[in-house]
Amino acid sequence: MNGGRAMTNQTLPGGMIRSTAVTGPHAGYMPGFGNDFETEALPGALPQGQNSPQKCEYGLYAEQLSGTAFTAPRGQNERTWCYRIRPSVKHVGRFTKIAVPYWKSAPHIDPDVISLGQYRWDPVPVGDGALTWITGMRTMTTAGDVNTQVGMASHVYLVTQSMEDEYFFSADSELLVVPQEGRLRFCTELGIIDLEPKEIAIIPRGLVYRVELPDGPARGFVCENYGQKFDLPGRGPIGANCLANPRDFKCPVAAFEDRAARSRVVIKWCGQFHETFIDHSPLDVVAWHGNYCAYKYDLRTYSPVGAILFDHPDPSIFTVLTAPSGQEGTANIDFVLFRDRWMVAEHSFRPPWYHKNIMSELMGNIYGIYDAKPQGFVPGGISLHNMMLPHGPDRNAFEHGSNEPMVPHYQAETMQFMFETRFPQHLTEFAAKEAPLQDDYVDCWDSLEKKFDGTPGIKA
Ligand SMILES: O=C(O)Cc1cc(O)ccc1O
Ligand SMILES: [Fe+2]
Repeated sequence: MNGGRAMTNQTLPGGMIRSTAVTGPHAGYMPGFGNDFETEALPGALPQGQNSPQKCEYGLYAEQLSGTAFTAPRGQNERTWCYRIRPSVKHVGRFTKIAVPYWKSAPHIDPDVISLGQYRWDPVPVGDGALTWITGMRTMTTAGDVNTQVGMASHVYLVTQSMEDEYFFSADSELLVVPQEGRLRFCTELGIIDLEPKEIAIIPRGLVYRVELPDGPARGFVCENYGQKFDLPGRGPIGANCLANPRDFKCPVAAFEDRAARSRVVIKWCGQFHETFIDHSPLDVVAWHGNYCAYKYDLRTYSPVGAILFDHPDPSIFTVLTAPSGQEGTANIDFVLFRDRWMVAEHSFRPPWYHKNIMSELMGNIYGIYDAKPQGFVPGGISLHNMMLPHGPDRNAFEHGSNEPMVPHYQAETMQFMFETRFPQHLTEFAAKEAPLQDDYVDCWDSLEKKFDGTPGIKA
């Protein structure tokens, strides 16, 4: 298949070929965030000292994948050089529009749906129908506009089937993938990412991949970012360490397929889906170098910084990744993590406070109990507190937070996240009518009583 050269390489379960040099505790990945990586699956496949040799080793084609404008400032400029069996023009043909009815893009405002409100859903069941990464994507909310490259969509994915001789890329968006149940394998042009709950992956705009299920069905959440790429937040006075540390981000080493098979490539472009057929696998990048790549991150390596004396800081202190919007300090999307941690604040109400926020907050529960909502927000569940809509602890959480002893408490076995965007989020018809919406969610604040009686003093 590879002129005998693959003999020195590993052939992986999905059929991809990787260098045997890939060993050790983090086999298959290179550490760092936004590094200028280089990797080759065959020795000498990567040109040294230049990007476009007159002829590439092994008869490979050189091709650049640009994730930012050519002229983006140096600190933001991202591109990767790929050395591949065929150029990408051979991985597409004529396009035919197809229907992927549950995957929606902004602007998508359904006149029959009210998005104004506080909403919560039980986990969307995976079911036993045949669903792939493409057909199993269920859009919950959309925000902004995919055509002007602002905003986002939130989805739940339900996957029961591996993609076989089928590939996908989104020209519209970068995908942030948050597994909640089951493992996923992303076989991408740049290598393989194995992903499980408590990890996240970022799949950049334009990268071709196939999603496989290594064991059983899988469910999780996706934030589809139409805007500027996710980046690490500035730490300000926190300094050079903590929160998400760059070395804990892992980017895959090169792996490729040289496989002849009738294959379907599905492309998401300006909110619409198209298919094209080719006669080989497009995952044929033998070597690459650059800083535009897919990566994963283990949420258990996130080092939270918080209140060590009193009060409850803004949740931005827990930002893992932020996608800027162009307006300073106002994210297109913040990805925020509420993980297990010590609660030590003295003479303070420790759970989240009551609040109204110009940003809109979509939360998902990966596992465990969320302190503001001890009941009802279950693992796999979702809540939405839209732009300027009041929310906060339910009655039980309020009473607990108001009366708990002010001793150090370890909030154990818990992990939730938030996709927080500057744009209002609009519910899809699926979210409003098909998904298991909790009609009684807003009642969770009903029993909060009036304690004020006009007389001074602390009330029970
Ligand atoms: O609404 C929520 O539960 C998310 C949240 C958590 C927090 O600690 C402070 C503010 C906030 O919006
Ligand atoms: Fe909130």
